[in-house]
Amino acid sequence: MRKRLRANRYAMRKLITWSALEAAPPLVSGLLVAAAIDRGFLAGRPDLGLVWLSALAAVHCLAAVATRRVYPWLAEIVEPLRDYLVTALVTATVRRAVAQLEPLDGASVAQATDQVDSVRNLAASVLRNARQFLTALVAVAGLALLSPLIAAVVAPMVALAVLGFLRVLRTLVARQREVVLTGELVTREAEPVIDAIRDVVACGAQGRAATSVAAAVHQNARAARAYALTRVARVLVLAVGVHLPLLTLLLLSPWLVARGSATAGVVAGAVVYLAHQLDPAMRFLVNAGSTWLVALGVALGRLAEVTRRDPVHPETGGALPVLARDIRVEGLRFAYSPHAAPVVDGVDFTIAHGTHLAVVGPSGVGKSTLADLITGITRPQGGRVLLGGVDIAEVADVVLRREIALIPQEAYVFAGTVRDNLTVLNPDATREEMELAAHAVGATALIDRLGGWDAEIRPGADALSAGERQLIALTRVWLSPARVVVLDEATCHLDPEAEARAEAAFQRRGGTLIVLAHRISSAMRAQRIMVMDGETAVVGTHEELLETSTLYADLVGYWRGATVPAPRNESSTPDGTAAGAVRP
Ligand SMILES: Nc1ncnc2c1ncn2[C@@H]1O[C@H](COP(=O)(O)OP(=O)(O)OP(=O)(O)O)[C@@H](O)[C@H]1O
Repeated sequence: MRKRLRANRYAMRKLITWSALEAAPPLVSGLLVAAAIDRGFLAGRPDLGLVWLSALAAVHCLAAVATRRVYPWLAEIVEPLRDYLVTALVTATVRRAVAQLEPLDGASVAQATDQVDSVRNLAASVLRNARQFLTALVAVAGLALLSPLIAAVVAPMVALAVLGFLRVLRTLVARQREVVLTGELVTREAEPVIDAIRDVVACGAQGRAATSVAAAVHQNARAARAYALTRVARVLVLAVGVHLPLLTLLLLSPWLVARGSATAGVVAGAVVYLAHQLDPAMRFLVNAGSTWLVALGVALGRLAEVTRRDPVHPETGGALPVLARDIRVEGLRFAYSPHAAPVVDGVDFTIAHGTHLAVVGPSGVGKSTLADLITGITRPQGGRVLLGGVDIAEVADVVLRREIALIPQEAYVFAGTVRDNLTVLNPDATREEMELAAHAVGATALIDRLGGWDAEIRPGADALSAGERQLIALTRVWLSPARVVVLDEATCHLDPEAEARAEAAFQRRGGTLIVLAHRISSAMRAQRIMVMDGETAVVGTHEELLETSTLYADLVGYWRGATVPAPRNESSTPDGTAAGAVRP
């Protein structure tokens, strides 16, 4: 802002000049009143008294002319400032969206441009009333010209009040900032809950959602209370800077007049300076000034933060690469508690974009945990997961959810129509796309049985079987824009034939497919297989792993005990096994 004001130096100079002229009456008002009383009315020359008062009126007229000239220059300064801030804000937001680090959020941009308008109005108010600062100084200077003795008594009190005000101002800024930040926190916590209210109710997570929003609301309330308490300190500033000097003057005036240190006119002039000049100036400073200055400081600070954030990612030079979204896992480490043994400890591997990978390993070895880490649902305590070269910890959640979809073992559906359930990850999906998705994963018969796209799904576990819920979830994700799909035993309630059809559908769909396999047929359909043994993760083809991994050979032996494996990529061949987790 300072740079913008400096760029408009000519308008600033004009504004200062006219504001200074506007502030002229305070300097002479007390002197003119004192002269009118002492040299006019009390000296038996009322005509002269009226001349002095006419001079005072003329000075005020001059100030009025100056006031009229102030406004055009004010507009000359604040309107370009507003344009500059809006441009900077929208540019930064669009660049971040183009870089895909954040979604293009129209509501946030609108909210931020509202803030810009507040900044424009606040800046105009502060600049417009900056003369009040001058008025306070000029009133004390005028008082010094009128009576150095009274000025010497009053000035320390005013100085003390101003210093106290500046001290309070700093605390006010900090506390107001806290109010703004906690207000934003409330929006951040409440927005996703409101957006996903149907899911929240479906999962019975109302209590948890309410707790997280309530915590933010309480934080905001605490910050607002602290801010209000600090504002009370302003009363003290006014008492010391305005009321105490006036009271002191009134108490001292009989003594000053009696010993000849001041005349009645001088006392009246001093009252004019204190009551009519200093009082409104200090009130402005302390009341409006503190509110405007604090709000301006905080709003500008926030806008600077919003526009300063660098939208260019250092590793990608801008956007996430659109095609090469390899997943790279580096030194990943995760434990469920600080004292528990890590479930994933220093794992490294790369999954090339477009790979169909099966993950196998004994039950409890950490397959689901790894899936949660890869999808960013769980944050690691060490190492990182890169998607297309970008650490997913740096990618906005909403972008990550669009890029990566995970279907857990216990798929969920929510109360609403079939269409609502299928299009939640792709609200723009057409009827044809839904039909394609349902046909691909084998959900057409289920949807027909339910009554079509507009059929209502009742809430409650009895509405659909676990396998049917999985079919709905599979169709939903097939229809989504996600380029990485993770199936965490997401087909375990389907019969082998249906499972094969669903997996084949995801293979044909393109992108990266990671299947946490619970049947050998699942593993054998994949291009690559990762075997987790609790310490390492070995990746290879079925044939390679049979030769190099004892654990994999054991697992295959266990599976083969009850199954005839399906040949790779022949998705329609059933394997005849019962559903269940991988067991050693
Ligand atoms: N929320 C949790 N809190 C504490 N420990 C957990 C939690 N979730 C999983 N674990 C533990 O972490 C380990 C790995 O669990 P995980 O579910 O990732 O294994 P898995 O290989 O997917 O098992 P399965 O094949 O049986 O699903 C297990 O010992 C499990 O008990």
